[in-house]
Amino acid sequence: MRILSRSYSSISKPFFRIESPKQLARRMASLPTTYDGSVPIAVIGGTGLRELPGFSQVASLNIETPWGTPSSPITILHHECKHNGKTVAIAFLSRHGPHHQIAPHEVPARANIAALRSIGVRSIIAFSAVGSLQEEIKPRDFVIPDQVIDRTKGVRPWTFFEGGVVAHVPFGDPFDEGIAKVVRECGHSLEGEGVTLHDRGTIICMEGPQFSTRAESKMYRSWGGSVINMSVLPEAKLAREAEIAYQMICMSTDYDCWHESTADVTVEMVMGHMKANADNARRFITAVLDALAGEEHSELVQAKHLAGGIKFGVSTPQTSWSAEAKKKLDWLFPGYW
Ligand SMILES: CSC[C@H]1O[C@H](OP(=O)(O)O)[C@H](O)[C@@H]1O
Ligand SMILES: Nc1ncnc2[nH]cnc12
Repeated sequence: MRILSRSYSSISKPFFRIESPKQLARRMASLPTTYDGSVPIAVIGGTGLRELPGFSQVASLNIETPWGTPSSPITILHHECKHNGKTVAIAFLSRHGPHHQIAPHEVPARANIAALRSIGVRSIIAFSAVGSLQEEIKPRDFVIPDQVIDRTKGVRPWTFFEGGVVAHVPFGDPFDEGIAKVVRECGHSLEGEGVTLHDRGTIICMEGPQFSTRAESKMYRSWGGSVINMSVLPEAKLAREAEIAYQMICMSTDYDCWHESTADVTVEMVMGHMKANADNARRFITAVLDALAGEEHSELVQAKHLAGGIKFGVSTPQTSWSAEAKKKLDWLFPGYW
């Protein structure tokens, strides 16, 4: 499959520029803007993970979607799988932009998920720096969440299905258990080498960008929350609508503000732990990519278990779809309708 940088509207919008124009031009010019091949796996990097070090960058794709421009160009990385020597292509997208210039409530999650799907991505490993709501989840521990509590405030666009087409997808299990199983096995294989892993947990997604009050933090603990961030939603919901298998890997960076004997969370604290644990995060992600690249996981990575499911979630008869909604959904699901 030949992936070209894609445009939705005929008016070409300027590409996101926060790097100095010179730096950006140098970096962009050095990478092709097209990629020949299939890219089923993506990593979304969050706070402290704006690039994936140790992988060779082979392309940088500028994709425009009906829902706007993604947070960053999609970098295509080549990774030689440790188990079979096969080279696999991975897509990488930086959630907060190349310079962490996009606040949690401004992340263009629909554009991010749509752009990834459009280049063939069917599995996403999303990385997040989180506050811990439980004593036993210490700073720098990893958590593979299996549940979410939504504390966003309805200011983030959270569905692809609106403006004339209604759909409802199941979200009882917000993460992909198949991918989670592989991720947990990889995490455990690194235990004793600096990685401590908690197999499950409930993640509270708050609106931010301000951190929680102490009363809120204690309330989230009373609800059974394990960790807290500002970014798992609507990312996970949109991935589900787009038939993409999605799992978040959380790295704890603080005890939020409920803990009586540690200081309240600050950005400095979050960044300090992210930096100090960067090598473990990189080794963890590398192990997961190695495992997912194996032949035995090819159906899982292609999310065959989700393919076509959205057709059963749509409530609006096709004859009643608005032309604009159909155009957008045709872009996201070519050939479905
Ligand atoms: C800088 S602390 C708050 C910030 O960190 C987390 O980011 P991400 O999930 O993208 O790693 C959290 O969700 C907030 O956006
Ligand atoms: N305490 C916290 N609250 C929300 N998001 C976070 N990301 C890292 N620490 C956090």
